Amino acid sequence: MSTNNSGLEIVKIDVKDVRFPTSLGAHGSDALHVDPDYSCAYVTTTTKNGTQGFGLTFTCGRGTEIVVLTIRSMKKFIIGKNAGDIFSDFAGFWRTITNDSQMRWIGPEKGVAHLAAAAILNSLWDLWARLENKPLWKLLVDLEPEVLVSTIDFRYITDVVTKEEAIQMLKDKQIGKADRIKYLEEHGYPAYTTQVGWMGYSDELVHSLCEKYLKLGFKYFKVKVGVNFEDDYRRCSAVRECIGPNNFLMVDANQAWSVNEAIEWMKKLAPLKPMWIEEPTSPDDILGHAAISKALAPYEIGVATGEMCANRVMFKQFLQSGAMQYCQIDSARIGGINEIIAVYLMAEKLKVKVCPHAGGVGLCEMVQHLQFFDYVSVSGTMQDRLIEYVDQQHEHFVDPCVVVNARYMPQAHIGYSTQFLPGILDKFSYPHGSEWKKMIKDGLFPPPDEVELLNA
Ligand SMILES: C[C@H](O)[C@@H](O)CC(=O)C(=O)O
Ligand SMILES: [Mg+2]
Repeated sequence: MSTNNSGLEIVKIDVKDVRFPTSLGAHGSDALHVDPDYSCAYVTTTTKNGTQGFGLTFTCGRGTEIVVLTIRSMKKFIIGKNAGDIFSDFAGFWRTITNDSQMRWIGPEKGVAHLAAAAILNSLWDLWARLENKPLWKLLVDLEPEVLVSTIDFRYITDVVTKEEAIQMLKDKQIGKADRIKYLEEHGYPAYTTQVGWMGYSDELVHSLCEKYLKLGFKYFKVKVGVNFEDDYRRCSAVRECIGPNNFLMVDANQAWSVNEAIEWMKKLAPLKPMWIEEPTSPDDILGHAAISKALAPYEIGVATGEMCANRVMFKQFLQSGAMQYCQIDSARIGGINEIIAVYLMAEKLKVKVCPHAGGVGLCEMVQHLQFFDYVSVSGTMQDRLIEYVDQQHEHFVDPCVVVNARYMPQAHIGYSTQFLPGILDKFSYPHGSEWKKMIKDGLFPPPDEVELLNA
C-alpha cells in the first residue's frame, strides 16, 4: 500500500451505543420485528497522528449494549497495532479478530461476535480510504487485484473461488472499467424503496407513500408481509393498483413462515406479481430456501435473502444450492468488506445477482460503495440489480447518501460515509444522550436496565 506507516499506530478505539426512537412511528417494523428502534454500535478508531476511521454495525435497540461490550473486549486485538501493517496483511488481521482461540467459542464468525468485528472492520476500511483520500468505492476499484484479494480470508470457500481465480476475475474486469466509472458518476445506480410498506403503517399511509415515491421516480416498491394473509393481500393489492402493472412489487416476510407455509402463502399472492419474496423462512434454512425457490420458480417469483446470513460459508451454500436468486449482502452483519468481497466474487462466479440489504442506520451510506465497486470491478453490470433505499437517519451523517430520481449518485466525499455529524452522539447515545433522557423522563420509553447501564 502507498500509505506511509509513520504515525499510524492505533491509540484509541471508542465505541458508543446510539439509538433512534423509530418504534414510535412503526418505521422499520415487519412481521417479527414489531418495534425496532434503529440503532448502531458506533466505533471511532484513532491513530497516533490523529486520523480517524468511523464504522458501525446496525442493531434494533435492545441488545446494542451487548455488541458494544463485545467491541470493547476486542479492543485488545487492535490497540497498539499499526494501521499500515493491518492493511498490508488485512486477511491475517481479520483472522486475529474473528478467530481468537478463546473468543471464537462465542461465534465463530456469527452472531454478536461477528457484528462487533464488522463494526471494527468497517471503521478500519473507512480509515484506509481516508488515508488514501478517496471515497471507499474508489479505493476498492483502484486497489491492484492482488492487493484487494490479499484482504480476504479464503478458508472454507476455495471449493467455489480460490485466491488465484479471484485475482483473475478482477483482472478480467479491468477492461471497460473507465467507461463504467464514467457511467456510474453520470447516471448513478438504481434504487428501490421499502419506505412505503412497513408492517405497522396504516393503509392510508401506505397509499400516500406509494404516491410520493412514484413521484420521486421509483419503480420498485417493497412491502412487509407475513402476519395475516388477508391483510397482506389487501395491502399488496392496493400497492399494485397504485404503482400499476409496469412497476415492480417485492414482498418481505422477515422469516415469518415455515417452508410449506411460505410456498402456499406466496402462491396465493402470485396474482399480484411479486418479483421476489424476501426472507420467507429461517435465515439459516438453506435447503428450505432452495425448496421455496424451486416451488415458486413457475410463478416467476424469486427468493431474496442475506440480511441475516451469518457469514461467507452460509452465503456459499445458499449460492451453490439455488436457494437465493437475489443475494442480499449486508454491510454490517458479516465480517466487514473483507468477507463481503468474498461473497460478491462467489455470487459472480455462480451468476447470482447481488441486491444489497440497506435501510438501517448507515446501511444505505455503506452499501452504495459496495455496489458501485461490484458494478465497476466484479459483475460489470447493473442489470436486474438494485440497492435498497429507506429515507431514515441520513440527516445524522456528515456525508449522507444522495438518491436522485431513484438512483444512488456517487459523491466525492472520502471514506465509507459513516461519520455522524457533531452533536448526534450527545443527543442519541443511549441512555444518557439528551434526547433519550427526555424521552425516558416523558415515559415514552422505560428506564435502562443494569446491563444497558454498563456501557453508559
Ligand atoms: C427490522 C428491519 O427494519 C427489517 O424489517 C429491515 C428489512 O427486512 C429490510 O429492509 O429488508
Ligand atoms: Mg428484509
